Amino acid sequence: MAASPQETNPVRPGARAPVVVAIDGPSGTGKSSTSKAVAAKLGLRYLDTGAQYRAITWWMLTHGVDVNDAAAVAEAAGRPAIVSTTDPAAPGITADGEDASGPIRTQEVTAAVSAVSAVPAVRSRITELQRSIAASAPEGMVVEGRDIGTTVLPNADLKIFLTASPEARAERRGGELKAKNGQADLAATQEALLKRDRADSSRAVSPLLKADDAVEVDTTELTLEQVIECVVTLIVEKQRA
Ligand SMILES: Nc1ncnc2c1ncn2[C@@H]1O[C@H](COP(=O)(O)OP(=O)(O)OP(=O)(O)O)[C@@H](O)[C@H]1O
Ligand SMILES: Nc1ccn([C@H]2C[C@H](O)[C@@H](COP(=O)(O)O)O2)c(=O)n1
Repeated sequence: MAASPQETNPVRPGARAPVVVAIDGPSGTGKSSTSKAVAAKLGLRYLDTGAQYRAITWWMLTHGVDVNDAAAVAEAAGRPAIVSTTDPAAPGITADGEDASGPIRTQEVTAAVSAVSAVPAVRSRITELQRSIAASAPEGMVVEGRDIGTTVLPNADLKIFLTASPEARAERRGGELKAKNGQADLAATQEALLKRDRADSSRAVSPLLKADDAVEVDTTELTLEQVIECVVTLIVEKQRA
């Protein structure tokens, strides 16, 4: 008799089969929140690839590298050690041993990260790192970013592309800013999101793009819980197939 999907994980007998899931999409569509929750529910590891690009950007900003000078960024791309933790309950990142989890979320890093991540030497270094991390997770992993399904893990078991209207995304980010600063300018937030999307979609090397074989999920009218449930269902269906 064939083993059931719950009995096919060689690392953890009784657990589901290992699965690699790529979740891509524009800013504010819910990639991180969804990926973390889905990984935690299914016992998978979680990799936030945006955090890696943010960490290398933060390192450059704090080490005097001119982030608008592509040659200087390329020259420095191999210098910092970037280490990610992949526990969905406690994701974290260091750059040269320094905890970067807080500093990578500043406005300064957000404004610079698209320029740094467009530099081919940065992309090849971080892509290699991402592939080695994904290969080191025998229980499976949810990897989220912009080019995971198209470039980093083209053989992922399941590819999901999250979308949402610009208004919904600005509303979500605005909620975060309000909680943090007590106020938020929704029009400015939306413009900043769209500016970053334009830069990420128009770079020459592995731009933000839906893979041909990705399942698109429009989250505009869905709660976060509904999106998580939808992705969990897609993964479980894939494991059963
Ligand atoms: N379906 C949803 N409904 C309402 N709020 C949501 C939904 N999905 C995510 N959020 C909220 O929107 C905000 C942005 O979500 P998240 O950081 O997961 O997006 P992201 O796609 O990873 O963004 P970025 O690419 O900019 O890092 C968070 O505050 C999150 O709680
Ligand atoms: N796979 C990836 C992930 C991220 N980036 C770049 C482009 C984003 O604007 C930036 C920050 O990502 P976020 O934390 O907002 O998800 O990092 C990329 O080029 N490729």
